[in-house]
Amino acid sequence: MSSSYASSSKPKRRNSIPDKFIDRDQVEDYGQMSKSTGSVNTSNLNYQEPVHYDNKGTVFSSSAVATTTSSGKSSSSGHLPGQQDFAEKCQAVQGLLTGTKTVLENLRETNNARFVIQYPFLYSNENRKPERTQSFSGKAPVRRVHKRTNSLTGTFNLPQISNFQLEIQHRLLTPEDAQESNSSVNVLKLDMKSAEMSAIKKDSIAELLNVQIGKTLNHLQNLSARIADKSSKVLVAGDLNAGKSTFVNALLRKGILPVDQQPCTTLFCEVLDARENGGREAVHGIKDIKAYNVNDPTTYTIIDFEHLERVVSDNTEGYALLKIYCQDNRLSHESLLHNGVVDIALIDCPGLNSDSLKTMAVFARQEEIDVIVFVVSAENHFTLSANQFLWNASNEKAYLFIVVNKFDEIKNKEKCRRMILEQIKQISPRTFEYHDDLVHFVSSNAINVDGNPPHTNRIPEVDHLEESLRTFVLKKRSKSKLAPAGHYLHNLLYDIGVLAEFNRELAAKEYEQLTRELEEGEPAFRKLQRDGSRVVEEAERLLNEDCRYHGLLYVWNYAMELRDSMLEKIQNELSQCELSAKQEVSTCIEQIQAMPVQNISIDPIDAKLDKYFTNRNNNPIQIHIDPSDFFDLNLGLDLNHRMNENVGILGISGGALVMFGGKFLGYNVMSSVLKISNVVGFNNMRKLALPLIGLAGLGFFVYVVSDARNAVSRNVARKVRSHLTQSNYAEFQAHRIAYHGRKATRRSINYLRDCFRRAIDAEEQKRKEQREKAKVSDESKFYFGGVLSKAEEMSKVLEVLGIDVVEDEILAVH
Ligand SMILES: Nc1nc2c(ncn2[C@@H]2O[C@H](COP(=O)(O)OP(=O)(O)OP(=O)(O)O)[C@@H](O)[C@H]2O)c(=O)[nH]1
Repeated sequence: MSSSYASSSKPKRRNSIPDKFIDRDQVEDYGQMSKSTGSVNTSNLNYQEPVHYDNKGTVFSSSAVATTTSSGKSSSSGHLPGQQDFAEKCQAVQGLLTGTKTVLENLRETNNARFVIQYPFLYSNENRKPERTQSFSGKAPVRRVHKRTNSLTGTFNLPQISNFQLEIQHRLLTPEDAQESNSSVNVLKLDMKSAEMSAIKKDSIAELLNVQIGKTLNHLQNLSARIADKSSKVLVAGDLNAGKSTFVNALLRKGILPVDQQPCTTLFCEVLDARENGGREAVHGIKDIKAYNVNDPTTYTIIDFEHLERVVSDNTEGYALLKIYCQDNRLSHESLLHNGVVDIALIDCPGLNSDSLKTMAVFARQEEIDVIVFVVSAENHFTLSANQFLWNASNEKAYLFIVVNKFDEIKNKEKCRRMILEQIKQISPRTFEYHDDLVHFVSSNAINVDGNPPHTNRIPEVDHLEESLRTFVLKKRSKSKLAPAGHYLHNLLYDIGVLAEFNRELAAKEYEQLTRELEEGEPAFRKLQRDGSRVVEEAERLLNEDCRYHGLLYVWNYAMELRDSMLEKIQNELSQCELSAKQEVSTCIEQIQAMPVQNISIDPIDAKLDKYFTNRNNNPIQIHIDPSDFFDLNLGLDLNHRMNENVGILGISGGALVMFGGKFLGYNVMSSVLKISNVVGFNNMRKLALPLIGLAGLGFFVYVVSDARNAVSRNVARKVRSHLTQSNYAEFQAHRIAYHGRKATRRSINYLRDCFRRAIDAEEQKRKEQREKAKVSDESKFYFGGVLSKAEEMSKVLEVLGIDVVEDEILAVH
């Protein structure tokens, strides 16, 4: 498997911007416009508009980018010298930081609520153990390195993953592999160690990404705060008595710091604009530098200006630092302390000696020290301490600003210049390379510190020094404040681009797959719906037409002998009827369950017919034998009565016929009733009439005694018949059996209907989820496309700003 992602290069610096990223005409345009306008329209770099989902794929307002590239012309290379340029870049970078934050926050939200963002780990899809793609095979893991080039027009290459072939479920590496190999993402790189190696699932990745985004947002906040901080510190260091304090006074055009022929500065003196102290000039003696707060008088001691010289030279109070707030009424283009862009603080250091060397080195390394100005006496050149300090400092700061002071004392100035430059070349080659701007030969005490010198008295060397120093501070500040943000943004935007591109591809694939599945599943779903209706209808038909059971009450021709045997026979007949009905119902249910149904599984259920057909007769017959049952004196009157009873039974059974209706019960119940009528009525009547006629002549007594057995039989039979008639026994039992038969069958049909309903509901739910997922995938596809565009555009702006350039480039331009 190959991947264009794998074959694409990691971000290159300033040498090859993919065309899809940068409109080269526009980049050129920036340059042309910068020459004409000389300014960056930072109002057009507003990236604070929220990112929104939009079904149509309009993911975020592109006005920022559009206006930036069309009307908001920036400086072409970002190398406009001066304060304006720096201020504009600060604003622009702040805009980019804010825009990137918005994108990240939105990504996190998307990750949580919409589309689980995945990481572009690369590996083979074919083997269980992930392997490198061809492009990576046999090579060490590719790490992104900030490769610097001379070109200012390049940006990074986003990997092209349009041909990505990985399946979603196979796209994650094990944490180990991911650690060592190809995660393309650096700033947003996940801490894979914290994830359970075997359980690295999509959700785990998503959680890790959230954590990483949180960290990144914090860092963006810090970078933003750092850029917002307008202060910058210039450390003025040098040998004892080299003229550092004189030089600082000269820059301020004020004789604030004490100057002496003897070494006099014993502590660090930081000179700041009085505006930082509410516009009041003051000296604050500080013992605990970290605790110092200009608004909290308990953190410092106010020192009178008249005592400043004593404190600076003696420092008996043991101050670590003096903060000297100084009013500078000059215009911003003349003043260093307040120059309109950066509030520069000048820190006058004690002269170097072996004791102070370490302290000085620590101080110089501080992050807020943007520039080191090293004052060296032209008379003494560089001492051993100076050499050592500069050596360390040049490692730290790369470039140094060197003031060769007391040049007025030198007779052979050229020779001195040559010798000192030679020394500088040894100590800091890069400073030497730009010595025109970084090394200045002046006489600080020639500058009038009692007020602004008249224009006629201006000293060209000092003017040049001040201009160079201001520019150097601003450039260095650009480097120290903006470059970290530039670096970070550059990498971060690359990462966002990678994630967006990768996930856009995934979303597109998921959308395609889900849409295809939905389309493919449509016919089967329709068939399932049709089957459901058809099978239930068929089952209903079976219930109504084919489920039958036989008649009732075959018992009367046996019930004539004795009550118990009659009742037993009746019960047996009833049981037979139930059994027969049960078998019919069972057959019917089997037919229902055996109906051919595709695509759904219907587990046969226990019809529980015993429950419906066994011992359900809760209306037992109870006949009591009385002494009068042995006598039957109404023989002659009995015939009509019996016939009436039979008719009554028929009528009752007719009620049952109407009640159950149709073919289902009508015939069988009626035939049962007729049988009952025949047995109990006409047959028994004939059977009993013959003995009665034969015995008539023997006399009433003989008749009564001899007829007792038959009378018992007749009376018991009459009682049984009467009971059955009065209790609607036949109708009740017919109704009961029919009711339970239908109930058992209905239960099977309901089960069948439930099976279909569940299957259809499940399928419907599945398809609904698929549709929703497809919708999210479709939106995500556009969303990530939008994120990618935005990352690209912001990278382009970042590139055009040119803040992420090395000092070589800064100084070369200058
Ligand atoms: N001729 C001449 N003398 C200078 C120049 N700059 C300073 N001085 C003198 O050099 C002496 C020392 O000057 P400072 O400014 O106190 O020197 P420093 O480096 O601050 O001294 P410490 O802080 O004590 O190390 C003073 O007498 C100044 O007048 C200059 O350009 N030319």
